[in-house]
Amino acid sequence: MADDLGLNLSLNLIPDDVLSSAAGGKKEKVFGDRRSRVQQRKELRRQKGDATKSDSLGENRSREKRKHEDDSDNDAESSVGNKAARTDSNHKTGAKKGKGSVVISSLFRKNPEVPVVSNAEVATLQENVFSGDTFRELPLHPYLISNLEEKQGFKQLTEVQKRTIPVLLQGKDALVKSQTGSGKTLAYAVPVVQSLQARKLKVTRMDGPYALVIVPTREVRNVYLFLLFQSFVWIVSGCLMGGEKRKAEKSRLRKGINVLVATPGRLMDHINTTGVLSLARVRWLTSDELYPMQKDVALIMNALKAQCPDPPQTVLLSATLSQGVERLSSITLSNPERVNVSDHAGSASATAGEASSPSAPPNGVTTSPDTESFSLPSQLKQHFLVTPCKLRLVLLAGLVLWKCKYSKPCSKMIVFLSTQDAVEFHAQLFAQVLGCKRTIQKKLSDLADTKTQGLQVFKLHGDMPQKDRSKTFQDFTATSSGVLLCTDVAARGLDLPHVDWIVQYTSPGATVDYIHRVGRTARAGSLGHSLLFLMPSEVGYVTELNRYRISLTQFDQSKILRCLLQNISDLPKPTSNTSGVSNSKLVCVRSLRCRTLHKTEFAP
Ligand SMILES: Nc1ncnc2c1ncn2[C@@H]1O[C@H](COP(=O)(O)OP(=O)(O)OP(=O)(O)O)[C@@H](O)[C@H]1O
Repeated sequence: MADDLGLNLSLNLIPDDVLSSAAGGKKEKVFGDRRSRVQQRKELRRQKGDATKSDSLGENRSREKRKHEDDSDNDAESSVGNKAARTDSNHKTGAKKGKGSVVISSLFRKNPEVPVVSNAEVATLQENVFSGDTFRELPLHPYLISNLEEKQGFKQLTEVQKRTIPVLLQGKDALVKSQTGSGKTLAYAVPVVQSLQARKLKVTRMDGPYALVIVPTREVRNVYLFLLFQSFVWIVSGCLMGGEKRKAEKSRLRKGINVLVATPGRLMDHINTTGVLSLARVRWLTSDELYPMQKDVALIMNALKAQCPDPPQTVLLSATLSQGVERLSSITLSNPERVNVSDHAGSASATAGEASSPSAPPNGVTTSPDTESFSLPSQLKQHFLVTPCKLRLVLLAGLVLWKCKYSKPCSKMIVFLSTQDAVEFHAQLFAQVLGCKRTIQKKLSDLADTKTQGLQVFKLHGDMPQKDRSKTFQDFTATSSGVLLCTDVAARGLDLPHVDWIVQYTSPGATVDYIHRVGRTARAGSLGHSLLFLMPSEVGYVTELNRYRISLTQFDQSKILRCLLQNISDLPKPTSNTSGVSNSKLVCVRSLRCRTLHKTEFAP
């Protein structure tokens, strides 16, 4: 909706060929045409007997009118080939040519005022990622330790691993809260592997599942998790995911899987209908980031209760243990140990953007005692950008080009959009207009050839066939630069390596969603940036985030435009081969070009 509006408003942008002719020697011809048209109109009016009235209006009126017609004509000329532009009521205020041929596109004029957002102090919650201890300090099998240290390169335990692994090795239930990317997966996987390999009666695959790991989305099957489970070859791990072929899954279940990683829906499907899954031996149940699916978890718990003689050891993990998760824990956990890494860490003051709304506290932001506070990685630099609706698409396209194409080295970026349709639209637009067209379908091996030529565009949403989802996941994992456009399907639990930027083009619903989205970067101590797009009417969201001790700084949009100016010769041309892209979609690239070609109030 917002994008459509932006596109409609910008339809009167000036195509390049017209711009160049306007700046060159065709001015006279344009002026000549205008004069003859004015004459024709006068003639017409005279014929209608209107001449007396027209004369009586005096010289001033006609001068004013001529000026008005000048503008209209120039606009009309500017919008050649763009019929919609002529009918747009905005066309009169569209492109103005004044001193020194400075043109300001209507896209950048008549915008609502962007509210001033001043800085405030926020005491952010801080967690240490690494503990300084090594895996050797834990009572683990030497082969497991060497696998972790040598094969996977994990030299130190993270804080959450240091606190959680001993608790789980004692057989207790646990409720674990630790920031995104802090290594929670290993915190539950290591005790499971250690306990399974230590069983007196050696595990065989025909025993069926001993451990159930429930994950929110299909892509959350960390490669390193499976490598870990494969440390001991007789322990068989496998997954059940929506979108996969049931028949193949049934045959794998029949052969036997000891550690089963599954999405809740598909797991329930096998429990209820296929009849090949026995839960009688399940000893461990882990639920990672499953608060949104708490109903499914409760159903799985009931199924387990019905089949298991003893309740399994259960652990719930999340970066955002909110009151909802606490409620879930009360029905699923028995006398759980609480592991909250931020309890042991301090808080740090940070400068945050405070919206100048009447409700905002005048000095700093107060966090009410009831408010849950969340910790985010300290290496994550969080920004927000307040921009009028019609500039959003241009700025997003500019940012993507800047970070993923023109920067050295190029970045890896994830852009969160609100709907599957929005993902499809932007993926098609960016791939065809800004990037190398074949990127989405291209084989990964071929991408290296096109790396310097265009932007790599990937897409991920819940309505894609499983084959395409897996391919996107693999390709985006392997690539060193590019942009992934996605819905919230990629917001929780996904571990995509080396992501530099998280862009939230549509603001998330709840604060926890914000936390999980930005948590796809700055993982395991690495650096990362996030940018939240806000419309002027949405700046209050910054204050809301401050209440949860989340600190953001305002992003200067002129940085994006400065980068585009530097790369003006490389910007795609609207006249280039754009088959398959509708005219309205081309507006994006035209906007970029116009915006950058013509010095405006934002230009450096
Ligand atoms: N001890 C360690 N040393 C170094 N890196 C580690 C260690 N443990 C885990 N990692 C790395 O940290 C990254 C994040 O781990 P993981 O996905 O388990 O985090 P998480 O806390 O579950 O995140 P989220 O809350 O987003 O699900 C992974 O890429 C993993 O390889």
